[in-house]
Amino acid sequence: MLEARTPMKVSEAVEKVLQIEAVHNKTETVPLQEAGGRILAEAVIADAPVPPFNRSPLDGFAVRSADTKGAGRDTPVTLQVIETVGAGHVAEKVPQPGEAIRVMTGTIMPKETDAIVMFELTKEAEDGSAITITREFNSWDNVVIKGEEMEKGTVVLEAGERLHAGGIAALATFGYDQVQVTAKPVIGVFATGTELLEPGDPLEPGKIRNSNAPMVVEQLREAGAAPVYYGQLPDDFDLCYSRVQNVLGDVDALITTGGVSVGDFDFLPAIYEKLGAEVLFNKVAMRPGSVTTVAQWNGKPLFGLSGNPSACFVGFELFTGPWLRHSMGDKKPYLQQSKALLGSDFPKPNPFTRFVRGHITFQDGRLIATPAGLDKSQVVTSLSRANALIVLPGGTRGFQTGDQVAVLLLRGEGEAYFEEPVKDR
Ligand SMILES: Nc1nc2c(c(=O)[nH]1)N[C@H]1C(S)=C(S)[C@@H](COP(=O)(O)OP(=O)(O)OC[C@H]3O[C@@H](n4cnc5c(N)ncnc54)[C@H](O)[C@@H]3O)O[C@H]1N2
Ligand code: MOO
Ligand SMILES: [Mg+2]
Repeated sequence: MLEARTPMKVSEAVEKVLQIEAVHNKTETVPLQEAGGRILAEAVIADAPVPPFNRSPLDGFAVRSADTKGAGRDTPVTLQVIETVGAGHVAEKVPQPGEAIRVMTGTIMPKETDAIVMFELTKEAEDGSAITITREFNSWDNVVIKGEEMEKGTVVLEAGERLHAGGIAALATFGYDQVQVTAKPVIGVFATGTELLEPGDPLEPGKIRNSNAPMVVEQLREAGAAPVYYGQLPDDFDLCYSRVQNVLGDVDALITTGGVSVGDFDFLPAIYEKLGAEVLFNKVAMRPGSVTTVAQWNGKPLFGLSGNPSACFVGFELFTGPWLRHSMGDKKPYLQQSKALLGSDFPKPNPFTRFVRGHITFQDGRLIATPAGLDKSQVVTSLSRANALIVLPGGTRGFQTGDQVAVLLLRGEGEAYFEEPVKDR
């Protein structure tokens, strides 16, 4: 008689997985241009004020504001232009009263000048030797002040933040051509199942193509890990056991897909037992992925994801992804959550919490979450357009269009150009 498995609540299961401490905790230094997507292992500190000097935000003339006092339409002030300076150069001359320097956007303010007059507000002599100005300027008008954006010593980004293009720009600004990031955990992947063909193989009776391994490898990449795909294994206990045992020393965690349920050829439970791994849970109160099993061996998590593609995907997103990000020191290991309105009926009753592969759109300022297709554990194609998991509580009879639901966001692209804001007052 089969031993009954006790389902664990999803939240409890996630908590248990995150208690497995990172086994490596390594950091590495990478060139700035390879740091995108990585997690900072050090805080980024401003090594200088930004901007590092007072500068012009316009193409114009650097003037002594006192010279413009009394300037008006009927009382124009004339200034002699004594030099032209482009960004990157420092003026050689120092304007005396009645003198100005022609500067381009980004140029360091010449000595003794304290205001910029844009070209469009001046009238130039034919030969460029003088300008007239017909309004007054105050001290520091149109000047970008040294340190106005950030003072030296300010923490720009903290350890644990993921680097995106904007963070790369900040690193470059503060002279980080190399950056300390947390190492990518090395995660081994096996797909199990005698029925599996590789994607390039023609179909044969009783066989299907292995979609889980390429999917999981991509999920690992997207989460920032270093996947190592070890290939597919037939449902053969001795072979599976020895292959799994062989690679455990080389990885920070191992993912297997398939073979975790109660079938005659589902060998993962027996493999965990023979390895002496501690099983944290082997049944979760969720659909799909109720059979998701996580064990721990020498401090390394062994993720026994379901063979059913949708269950495999969801198991990864709920357990493996957060553990990975957490173990890389990411301060935000979980999927972004929101509330949305259901875009179509979902009549299926739910014994367990259900994670429906869905598609998120914005309509009239509201987030609409629509199931992406056939919602069965065996289904693979509905994953291809899913950008969210719609979370439906268990113990319910089904849901209707317009019901408010929780969603976990998988990605953030939109399908329409943003709406130009309309002035309403
Ligand atoms: N008597 C019971 N049977 C089943 C139960 C149960 O509680 N009692 N649970 C069902 C649920 S729920 C799920 S989910 C599956 C989980 O099965 P396994 O994780 O053991 O996975 P397999 O049996 O190896 O395969 C299941 C299914 O997925 C296909 N598969 C496997 N690997 C891949 C792959 N790499 N790419 C694409 N598809 C794959 C496989 O051919 C099977 O069709 O168990 C239920 N049974
Ligand atoms: O674990 Mo199964 O995916 O619940 O369908
Ligand atoms: Mg099975």
